[in-house]
Amino acid sequence: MSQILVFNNEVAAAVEAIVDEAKPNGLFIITDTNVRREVLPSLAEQSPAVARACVIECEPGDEAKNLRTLSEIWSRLVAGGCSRSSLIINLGGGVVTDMGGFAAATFKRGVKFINIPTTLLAAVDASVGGKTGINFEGLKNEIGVFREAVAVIISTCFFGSLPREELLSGYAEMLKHGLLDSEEAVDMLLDFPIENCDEPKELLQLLKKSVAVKQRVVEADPHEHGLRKALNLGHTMAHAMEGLALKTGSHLAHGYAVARGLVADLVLSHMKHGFPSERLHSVAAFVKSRYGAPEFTCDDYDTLIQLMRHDKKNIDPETINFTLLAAPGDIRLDSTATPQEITAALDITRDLLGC
Ligand SMILES: NC(=O)c1ccc[n+]([C@@H]2O[C@H](COP(=O)([O-])OP(=O)(O)OC[C@H]3O[C@@H](n4cnc5c(N)ncnc54)[C@H](O)[C@@H]3O)[C@@H](O)[C@H]2O)c1
Ligand SMILES: O=C(O)C(=O)C[C@@H](O)[C@H](O)[C@H](O)COP(=O)(O)O
Ligand SMILES: [Zn+2]
Repeated sequence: MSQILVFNNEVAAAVEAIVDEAKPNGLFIITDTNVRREVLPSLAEQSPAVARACVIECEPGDEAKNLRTLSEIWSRLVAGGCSRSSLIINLGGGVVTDMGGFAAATFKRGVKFINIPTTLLAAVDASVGGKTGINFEGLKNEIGVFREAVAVIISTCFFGSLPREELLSGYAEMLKHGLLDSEEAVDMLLDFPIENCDEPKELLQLLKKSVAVKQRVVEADPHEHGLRKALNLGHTMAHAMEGLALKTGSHLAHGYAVARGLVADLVLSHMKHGFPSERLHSVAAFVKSRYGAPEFTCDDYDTLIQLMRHDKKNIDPETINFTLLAAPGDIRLDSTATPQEITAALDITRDLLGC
């Protein structure tokens, strides 16, 4: 199914147009507590469709992206009489678009859904490309399906209430897209004043460019048989760090894990594919100044490596798969590293990020 991708700050008008066209039998909004408070009231004021929708509210954060919350969403859909002719709107960050997309894809074997991302991370990454799912047994996105939203409305108008940490979290995925694209893209991103950007149009343009990098890859390989593994740059390491945080009950925003995972992957890229040292250092300096040092120590390496053995790119748990780079834009899929190499890369990463 082809997806409607709208880049527009007139979100209410876009929702009305989509709902008018779809004429759903029942409209549901899946969201979280923070988004319900910060975003929903003004959207409902401007959109009669949103105002009359049945709202399903979840706890916020990755810690809630689990089977229990999913089951609660399914129960609310049953109670609200959701049918295959209904439409679900996922209004929120990546947790809502991942879990709401999975709830929609599995409820009665599939209800159409649209994504309205309210974080930078969801706008630039999670809301597009069709990966949906939940965490399971401390493993990131362990259960899920590929299912595209019928429409995604990408806007910068929700970012005003977004905490700085969440803005930076999304920026890490933009940096990932830049690294997959070119030297010029990385230079531009390292210079962009993301924390003080008062030009929504300029930011929307940057989002468009970033999403285009993802869209090109997803169109070529929607179900990650090959090229799509590129979008997992930094994520073998990042998901292990997030798994560790889930184990210890500490909060770690996905993008913070990705930022540090990118540095660790660039270290491995340098070791294994000659990724330029100056570029590694410029990215590491940026990550250190914005995201700070990672929380793990050398005592956590065994746990991290054990978590990496569950990475979805692996063919077997003995061989840990990474997406690496020989240079920005020069992608090396299916690179592997031994536990010794990973340990060395983690040591260097901690040095670079100032542990
Ligand atoms: N499917 C994919 O391709 C994909 C890509 C990247 C990340 N992800 C997943 O996305 C999740 C991370 O997404 P995220 O960073 O958006 O986190 P999130 O959904 O947890 O949102 C971050 C926080 O911001 C709050 N929030 C959201 N919008 C707000 C707004 N406009 N104003 C104020 N607060 C707001 C949320 O309530 C939450 O507390 C992770 O689970 C990650 O695995 C999926
Ligand atoms: O869209 C993709 O493909 C990605 O890998 C994007 C990632 O940023 C995202 O975090 C994704 O959820 C990771 O997927 P997973 O399959 O490694 O769990
Ligand atoms: Zn990610």
